[in-house]
Order: sequence, then C-alpha cells, then structure tokens
Amino acid sequence: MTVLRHQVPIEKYHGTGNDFIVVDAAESVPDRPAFATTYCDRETGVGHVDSARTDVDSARTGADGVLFLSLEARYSPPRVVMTLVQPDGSIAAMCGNGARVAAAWAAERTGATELMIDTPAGTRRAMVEGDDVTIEMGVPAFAPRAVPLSRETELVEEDVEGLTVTAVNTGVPHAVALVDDVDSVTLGSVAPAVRCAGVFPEGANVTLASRADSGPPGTTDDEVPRFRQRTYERGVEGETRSCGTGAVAVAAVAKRLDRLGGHDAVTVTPPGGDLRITVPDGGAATLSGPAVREFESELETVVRSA
Ligand SMILES: N[C@H](CCC[C@H](N)C(=O)O)C(=O)O
Repeated sequence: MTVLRHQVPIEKYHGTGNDFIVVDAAESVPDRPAFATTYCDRETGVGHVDSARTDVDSARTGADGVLFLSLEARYSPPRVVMTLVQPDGSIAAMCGNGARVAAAWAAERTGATELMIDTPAGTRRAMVEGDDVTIEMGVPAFAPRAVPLSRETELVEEDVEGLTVTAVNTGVPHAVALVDDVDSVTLGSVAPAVRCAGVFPEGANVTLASRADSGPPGTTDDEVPRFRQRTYERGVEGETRSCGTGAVAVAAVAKRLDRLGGHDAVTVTPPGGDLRITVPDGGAATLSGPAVREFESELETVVRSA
C-alpha cells in the first residue's frame, strides 16, 4: 500500500455566516466525505489564516460544508456544477447560501455577472452585483411527495415531536415553526427529534421564525415584513449562523399562513445577517444577500494506492 499525501488548494467563503470550504472539483480528493468531516470540524478543522479579519464570521475554525465546484466557462452565461458535502459526509441536493457562494466564486474567475448553478435539485440562475448575490430558488413545494413526507396529506401547523411546524421543500426539506421569539426556544434540545421524525423519511432541517418588526406590515414598500430566523441543519447536525433554503422556507410558510399582509418581499434575519427573499404567487422564489471570500489556503489529502 502506497500512501501519497498532497496539498489541495482551497478558499473559504461565507454567506451571512453560513461558511464553506470551496474546492475546485478538478482537484483530486478521493474521499470527499472524510475530507469534509475532517476540515469542517469546529474544533480541529480548517483554521482561519487571515488574522487581520476579526469579524465573527471570518474568524471561525471549521465550516458548515465543502463546496466542490466545477466551472464550465465555455457556456454563456457560464455554468457551475455545485456539490455540497456536509460535515456528516452527506450530499445536500441544494444550498441557498452555498449557491450564492458558488456564483461569487465563478464571477471572480470569469467576470460574469449572470451564472447558472447546476445542483442536484435543478439549475438555478444567479445574478452577482459586487458582494451581493441573488439566486433563483425554484417554487417552494408543500406537496407530500415533494417535501417528502411519509404520508399523503400536507403538513401545515401540526405538532411534530412537540413543535408546531409546517413542512416545505425549498430545494431541501424544512420543518418551519413560527414562534413568538426565536431566542426563547432551546433549538439544540428540541430540533433533533423533529429533524429525525418518522414523518420526514429523508429527515428535515428545523427552522424557527418570529416577527422582527412591530405589528402587521403597512402598505408602503419600506415596511417589508421582517422575520428573525434560526435553523438546525440536517447534515451539520447543529445550528448554523444562516441557512438560505431556510430563509426561503420562512417566507413561503409565512405567506402560506397569510402572515405577510399581501407582501411578496420579506427580510429574513438569521444570526449571521439579513437575507432578502421574494415569494411571488406561483413563481420562483429568490434569495439575495452577501457572499464573502475570507481567505485561501491548502489542505492535505491522502491518496492510497495498492
Ligand atoms: N443542511 C441542508 C443543506 C444546506 C442548506 C443550507 N446551508 C442553505 O443555505 O440552504 C440539508 O441537508 O438539507
């Protein structure tokens, strides 16, 4: 058995605190799950190398996942094939913040401001304006087969393991609970049972939301409804500072439950910062927010040959 060790160039990005190790898919990483589990670890994973950056989201060890990206610049607009490997080694069908990071990564390499992101959940158009990236997120789906659910009826405002949730797929499954105050819930305690509940055969991310503005929105544009968000993520098996598909899920469920006062635009604020969502009637949702490149580095990977 020959063991070859080699260094893999990586970049670290985050989207409102949802942080990712980015690897060009052309690099040889034979064991992607092991690579993700090793370097996403919050205690012993990839360290921050840019001590000059002191904002909380650029100085964190580890990551919420590894984005393996393949740029296909010959197309117009350029395309990026995105694969998210999460800290538990699972591959996620979609990642809203990850797709925004993928678009920023490709824009950096091509100068393009419009990109197509190919994900297992489908192709998503992205528009890049400086640090701000908007991604189309498809039409939120409540149908049992789409979430998916292990039953034939939709799950709307029902108790699941002690939490009243609504189930929606925004690229990945989310169980959304509208609560009075997201900080009043001990998410780490209540979420695991919901995440693994039998009604979710593929599991679910668990997202809390509470109104952040005073009372019902007014009729003027400057009173876009605002919600605070917290998400316990499947595949991370813990709370992240931001979740893009979760923010879209909050907007979709709030609209379904008629909590938007007729608005189609919503500001959703996870701990990592503001995300801007639109949920037009019957149309594709959009997710907008910053995508920040933190640093570049190299990480060792091991290639074993017989
Ligand atoms: N943990 C999610 C995938 C990542 C979603 C999140 N990071 C986002 O920005 O959408 C899942 O396994 O369904």
